[in-house]
Amino acid sequence: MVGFFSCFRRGSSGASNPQAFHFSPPFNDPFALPHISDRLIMPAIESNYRTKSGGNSIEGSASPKVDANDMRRIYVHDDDRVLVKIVHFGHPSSVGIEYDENGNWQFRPLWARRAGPRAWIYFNPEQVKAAIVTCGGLCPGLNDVIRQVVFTLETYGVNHILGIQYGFKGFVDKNYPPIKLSRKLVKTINMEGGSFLGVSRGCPPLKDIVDRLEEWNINMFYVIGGNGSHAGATAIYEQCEKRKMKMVVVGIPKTIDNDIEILDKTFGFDTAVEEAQRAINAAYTEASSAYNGVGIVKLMGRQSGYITMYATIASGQVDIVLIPEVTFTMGGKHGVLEYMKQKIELNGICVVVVAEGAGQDLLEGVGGLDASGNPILGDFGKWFTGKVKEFFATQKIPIDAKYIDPTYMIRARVCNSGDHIFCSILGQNAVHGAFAGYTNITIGVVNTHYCFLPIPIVIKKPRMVDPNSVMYHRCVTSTGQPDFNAPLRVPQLATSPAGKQGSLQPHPPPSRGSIPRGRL
Ligand SMILES: Nc1ncnc2c1ncn2[C@@H]1O[C@H](COP(=O)(O)OP(=O)(O)O)[C@@H](O)[C@H]1O
Ligand SMILES: O=P(O)(O)OC[C@H]1O[C@](O)(COP(=O)(O)O)[C@@H](O)[C@@H]1O
Ligand SMILES: [Mg+2]
Repeated sequence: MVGFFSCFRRGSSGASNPQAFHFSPPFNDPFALPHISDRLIMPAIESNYRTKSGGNSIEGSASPKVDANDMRRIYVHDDDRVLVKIVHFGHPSSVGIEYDENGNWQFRPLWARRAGPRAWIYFNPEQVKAAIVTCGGLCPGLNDVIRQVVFTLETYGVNHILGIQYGFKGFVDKNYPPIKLSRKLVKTINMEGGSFLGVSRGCPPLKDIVDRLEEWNINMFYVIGGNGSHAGATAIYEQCEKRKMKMVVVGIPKTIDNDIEILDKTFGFDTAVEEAQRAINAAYTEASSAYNGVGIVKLMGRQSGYITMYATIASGQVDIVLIPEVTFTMGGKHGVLEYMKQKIELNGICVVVVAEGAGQDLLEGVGGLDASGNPILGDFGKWFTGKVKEFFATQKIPIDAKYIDPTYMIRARVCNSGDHIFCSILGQNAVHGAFAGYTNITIGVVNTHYCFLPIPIVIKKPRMVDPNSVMYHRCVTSTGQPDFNAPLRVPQLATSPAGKQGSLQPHPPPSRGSIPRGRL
């Protein structure tokens, strides 16, 4: 704990004043955030962000002044930090522990900046012109985020808010001009799935987007999207910096695949898992009522098998799960098909869940890229179903196979209550981050705390399921499936120099003395 407190120093005004403690940023802080005042002279002004506890009860009326002592209950100090890695010690022989090339696990504290409203802001709300865009594929909760961004902007006193239609295309398509957004207009959009603004893939020239932002005098730009949209947001930020535009860019990560690094989870994921689990249970019901029933469900996950893994555990009725991160063989004694045969012979039923990106090495991909630059995958679900039917036919075992692809039903759903709340918090914090003057940032939950994070760090690479992780082990424990005779695609942990602490030796049995008495 000494190390923890040594990160803080006391200011000159004494220990009794909480404002007197300041965070000393670690050297080379990887989570440092660009700020609009880094390059422009932008004086901070006292925030007018108030909740209604101060007595303002009429929508649209001016916010009342609150007692300065109340401020601590509303604002988050800019020095607040959230610890990114919270396991205090991890033995290198433990599952899922990352360690250095010498096999040593080192505690390197990494801090992310805590999100929330600041007492000092860098934009006069009356001069704010905000724009919001949603890009990429659909995800439950998009409307909730749009709605809360609008609500929060209005709470600050902003009344110039534009909704860009159909993703980045809306900057150039004259048939779809921006929509003026207000609390009144978006009040009920959380009751519906999809995006009120529309989405698209593909991108007009960056210069055209930045030209429009400049022409429309936008100074806060909110991008709700996944890895691609965030890459776009960063590119736009860089162009705006070059033009010395007084504009902040704030992302809100939308990826149903939950494939963004560092974040605990992205919005819509829980809803997707819940709905995906329903599809699996339907496949189980069909298969269990059929003679030699085989249920096959394909779920989303271009590169990451998170939805598939979590929905499999949630359902509990899955015999085989196949995800992009783990290779497998179909044929042969230890292959998937032989295992399915055993299941059918033994139980008369087999339920298989596959992620969209699984087994791409086994089939001829369609090849090429979509409008956004994402690889176009071969349809593994259909290919797999065909192979299963073919195999059982050659074995002369009659089966009744049902194939379910619930992708678009899941994506179009209204989100569940947990995601409604999650989206509200993300939307509100996006606006707080923008008013605080941060730019090229995104909002996410890290170890249960909401944080402002630099976009380039979170989109460096997509997060994938680690086959060596505790969660994947839980998943295959739940299905009971064997290793289908294939090497893991994600490299195994390197063996450290023999004898060093951290070598991958099996855990020694705990000595009796180390087991706390009274707990056995
Ligand atoms: N590297 C990039 N630079 C600029 N824009 C990008 C980049 N990658 C994707 N985009 C744009 O971001 C938008 C959304 O990307 P896409 O991959 O479809 O969805 P998502 O944001 O959900 O990953 C598209 O308009 C796409 O053209
Ligand atoms: O059919 P579409 O619109 O191309 O979307 C398919 C993709 O959308 C997703 O559900 C989510 O993708 P994005 O987060 O990139 O929008 C992927 O799992 C899937 O590959
Ligand atoms: Mg993408």
